[in-house]
Amino acid sequence: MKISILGTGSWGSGLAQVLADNGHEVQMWGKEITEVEDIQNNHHNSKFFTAALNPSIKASTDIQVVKGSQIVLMAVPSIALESVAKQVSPYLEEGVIIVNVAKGFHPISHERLSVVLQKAFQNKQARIVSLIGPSHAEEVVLRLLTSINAVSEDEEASRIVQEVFSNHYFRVYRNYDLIGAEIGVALKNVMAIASGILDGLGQGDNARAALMTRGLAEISRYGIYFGSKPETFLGLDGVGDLIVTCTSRHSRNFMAGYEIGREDSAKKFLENNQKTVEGMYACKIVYLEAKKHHIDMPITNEVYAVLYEGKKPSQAMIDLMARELKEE
Ligand SMILES: NC(=O)C1=CN([C@@H]2O[C@H](COP(=O)(O)OP(=O)(O)OC[C@H]3O[C@@H](n4cnc5c(N)ncnc54)[C@H](OP(=O)(O)O)[C@@H]3O)[C@@H](O)[C@H]2O)C=CC1
Ligand SMILES: O=C(CO)COP(=O)(O)O
Repeated sequence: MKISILGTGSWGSGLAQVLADNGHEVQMWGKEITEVEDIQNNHHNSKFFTAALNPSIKASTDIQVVKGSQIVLMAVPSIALESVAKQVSPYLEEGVIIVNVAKGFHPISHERLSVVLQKAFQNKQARIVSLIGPSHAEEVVLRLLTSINAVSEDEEASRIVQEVFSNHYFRVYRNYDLIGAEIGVALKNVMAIASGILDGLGQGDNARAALMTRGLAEISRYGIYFGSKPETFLGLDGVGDLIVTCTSRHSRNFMAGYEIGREDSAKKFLENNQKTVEGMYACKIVYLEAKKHHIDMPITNEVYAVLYEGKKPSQAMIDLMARELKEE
C-alpha cells in the first residue's frame, strides 16, 4: 500500500519506520530540506535520532508526492495541522484515509483535531482516524514495544489502520470514543509540564504520583463534561499516555516543565524554546474553555498562571497544596 507521511519530524519518522518495516511504500513530505535530504540520502533523521531508518523510506519537499496514496498520515504539530491539510487537499484521492497523530486542539476554534480534519477534507469524503497513545518516537524508531489506539467513529477505517500499522513491536488497539481519546492525549501534556515542574523544584515520587492521580481526575472531569466515556481515561489514551509523558525524559512537555521548575520561572524557557511542546498551547485552550464552562481545573489553572502570567512555579505548588481541604 502507498502511504504518505506529512511532516519529517520525530513522530513522522518513527511511524515511517513502522510502516516501512511492515512492507508498505512509504513516502514522506517535509518542508525542511535538511531533514528531507537526510532521510532520502542517508536513511537517518539525525536532528532527532542516532538510529538508522529503514532504507526504503523516501522523502521529498514536493507535496505532490502524496498522489495515489490510500492512507495519508498527518505528523505535524496542532498549530500547523489545518494549513498543511489545506495545502495537501488538492492532491488527495476521494475516500482517502487520513491518520492524525497530533495531540492538541485547533489554536483558534479550540476544536478537536479530528473535527478540524473532517472539515478540511470534507470535499474528498476522507475517513479520519486518530492514531494516539503512549508512544515516544525515540523508542519506536528503535523498535521497542509500543501499544497505541486507532480511534475513529468509522469502524472499518480504524480496522484498516490497525492492520496496516500493527507488527511484532507495535500493537494497535481500536477505540471509538473519539472525544475522550483526543481530550485525554491533549490534556496529559499539560499534566506532563506540571510533573516536570515538580521534578525541577526538587519534589519526589510522592508528589508525582499525587499529580498524576489528581491530574487524571481533572482530565476525566473535563472530558466527561464534553461527552467522553469515563472508561476511556483508564485506557491507553488516558492513564497510559499520562504515565509515559509524566515520567519520561523523552517527553518534551516533561522536560519543558523540568526546566521551568529548576529556574522557578517560565521566562527563560519561553524565550528560548524551539521544540514542539503541545502542552503549552493545550493549557491555554483548556484554561479558557474550563473557565467558560465552569469546570474545576486546579492544576491546569496553575500551569496557565506559570506559563502566561509570570507566576513562580514554587508559589503555584504552595497554592495547590493550600486549597480548601476536601474529599478525593
Ligand atoms: N514525538 C513523539 O514521540 C510524539 C509526537 N506526537 C505528536 O505528533 C505531533 C508532531 O510532533 P513531532 O513529530 O514530535 O514534532 P517535531 O517537532 O519533531 O516535528 C514536527 C514536524 O512538522 C513540521 N512542521 C511544522 N510546522 C509545519 C508547517 N506549517 N508545514 C509543514 N511542516 C511543518 C516540522 O518541520 P520543521 O522541522 O521544518 O519545523 C517537523 O518536520 C505533535 O502533535 C505531537 O504531540 C504524538 C506521539 C508521539
Ligand atoms: O505524546 C508523546 C508520548 O505519547 C510525546 O510526548 P512529548 O510531546 O511530551 O514529547
